[in-house]
Amino acid sequence: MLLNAMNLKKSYHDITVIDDFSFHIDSNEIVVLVGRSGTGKTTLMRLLNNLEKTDQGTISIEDAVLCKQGLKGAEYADRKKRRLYQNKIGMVFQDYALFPNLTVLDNLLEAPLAQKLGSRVELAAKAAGLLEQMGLEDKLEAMPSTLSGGQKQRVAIARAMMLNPRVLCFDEPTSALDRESSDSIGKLIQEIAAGGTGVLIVTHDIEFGEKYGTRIVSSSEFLRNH
Ligand SMILES: Nc1ncnc2c1ncn2[C@@H]1O[C@H](COP(=O)(O)OP(=O)(O)OP(=O)(O)O)[C@@H](O)[C@H]1O
Repeated sequence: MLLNAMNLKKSYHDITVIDDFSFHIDSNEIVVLVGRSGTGKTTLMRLLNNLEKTDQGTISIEDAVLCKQGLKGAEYADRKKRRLYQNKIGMVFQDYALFPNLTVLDNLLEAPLAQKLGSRVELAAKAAGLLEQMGLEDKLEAMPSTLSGGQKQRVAIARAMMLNPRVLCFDEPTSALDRESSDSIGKLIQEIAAGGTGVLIVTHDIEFGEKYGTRIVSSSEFLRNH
C-alpha cells in the first residue's frame, strides 16, 4: 500500500463532512473520487495534501507519516517529518496555478530549486525530458498566458512530476478541456500510473472516470455510519 488514510474525521463548525472514513491508494492505481457537489471530495484531497488538517485519524505514504491518531484526535508530525510526507505527494490544481510571470521552464524549476533537489543544469535537463514526453518541447520559453488549456494542464502535471511524487492528485483535471484534450490527459495519467505512481482524481466527468480510473470511490462513503 502506498497511501493509507485511516479513520478520518473532518468537521467545519458543526457540519461533519467526513466521519470515520478509511481509504488507500496502491502503486499503479488510478482512484477516481466521485459524488454530489458539497459532499467533501475536495476536502479529502486537501487533507491528504496537508492543505488542511484532519480532526481525527492517521495519514501516511509508505514510511512517511503526516499525522496519527492520538488520545485527543490527530497528532501531526514535526516539520521535518511533515516535509518527508509532503515530498511524496503532489497536486495538480483545477485552475493549474501556474506562475504567470515565469516561463514554462521556470515554472518547472521553481520548487525543485527551492528544495535543492539538484543543480539548475540537472533540473533543466529533467524538465526538458518531461516536457518532451508531454509534447511541449517547443514551449520551454513560452509564458503560460500563451498556452491552451490542455497545454497548461500538461505543464502543471510536468511541474508536479519534477518532485517525483509517489502519489499525484488531480482536482477536476478535465473541467476546462474538450473531449480530445481530456483523452490525451487521460492517457498521460495512465502513463504516470504505469510508472508506479498512485493517482487520485476528483471529477464530475463520469465518462472520463470510468474510462481511465482503475477504481471508483464515492463520497457517499464519507458519512456511511450516519
Ligand atoms: N474552509 C471551509 N469552511 C467551512 N466550510 C467548508 C470549508 N471548505 C468546505 N466546506 C464545506 O464542506 C462541505 C464539503 O465541501 P467540498 O468542497 O469538500 O465538497 P466537494 O464534494 O468537493 O464539492 P464540489 O463537487 O462542489 O467541488 C461543503 O458543505 C462546504 O461548504
